[in-house]
Amino acid sequence: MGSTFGARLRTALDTRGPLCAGIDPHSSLLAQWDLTDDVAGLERFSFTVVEALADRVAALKPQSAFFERFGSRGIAVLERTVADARSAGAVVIMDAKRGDIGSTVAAYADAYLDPTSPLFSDALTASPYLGFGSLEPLYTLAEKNNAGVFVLGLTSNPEGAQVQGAVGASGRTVAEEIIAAAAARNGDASPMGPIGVVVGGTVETPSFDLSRLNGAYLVPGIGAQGATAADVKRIFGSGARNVVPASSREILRSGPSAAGLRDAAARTVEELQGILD
Ligand SMILES: O=C(O)c1cc(=O)[nH]c(=O)n1[C@@H]1O[C@H](COP(=O)(O)O)[C@@H](O)[C@H]1O
Repeated sequence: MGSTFGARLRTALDTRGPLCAGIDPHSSLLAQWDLTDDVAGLERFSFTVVEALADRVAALKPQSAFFERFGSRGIAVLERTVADARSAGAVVIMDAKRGDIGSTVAAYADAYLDPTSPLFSDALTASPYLGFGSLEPLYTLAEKNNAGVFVLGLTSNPEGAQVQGAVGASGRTVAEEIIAAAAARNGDASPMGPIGVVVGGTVETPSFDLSRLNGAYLVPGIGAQGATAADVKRIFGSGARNVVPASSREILRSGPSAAGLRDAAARTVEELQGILD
């Protein structure tokens, strides 16, 4: 894996289109797919999504919570999901939203961003709300191992603004500070640095400039949370580069047939491409 995370993600977006499909095995989706709400159902669900989509979407984002629900056997399914998705060519973004004091974050870095770990992923979502610098061990290991980190900037949920919209001593909002810190960390890496930022597709249009990140924006909320391709354009402008729109339930509801999942993903990519080109 010689190329950087930024280079791999850029190539995946260029060749496969701008979409990250989420793997969120909600119990309601297991029921809709006629699967049991247990490890066997989880396994069938996840492997079906990987089988249908990993060879065609730019990125897959397993939501760790739905695997953790089943304890160590659920984590074993997550390990195989990540490995199979990566070998089929998808960039895997582990959605575990980790965050803690730096000395503990170092252990999360080992768990997700060290290639010898069974959960090694191309990138990890992380919460910078113990301070952007508390995640330093993730940034360091990501750089060393050509992986990436997505820090939460403006999250898609309505409660997020209470923290992320707060104005600090600098006169800038917390979210703006996070994005500025990520931009500084990315420097002038080409085609983009390893630190991405999450900006939900449901958020109000930010009043500050998003274009200076030199990293990727992960944009969840497409579909089930009401965000559309038009929202991606509203937030990032047309021609936005390095934007990774993400959709989980909207696509997953089109399963369990591989054709249904593929059609839903292809439709979403088409809508997004029409707006981002
Ligand atoms: O980091 C994320 O992916 C994330 C950040 C955010 O601000 N909002 C958000 O919905 N997510 C995740 O994106 C997925 C959204 O799923 P759907 O609403 O089903 O498309 C879930 O796994 C969320 O945990």
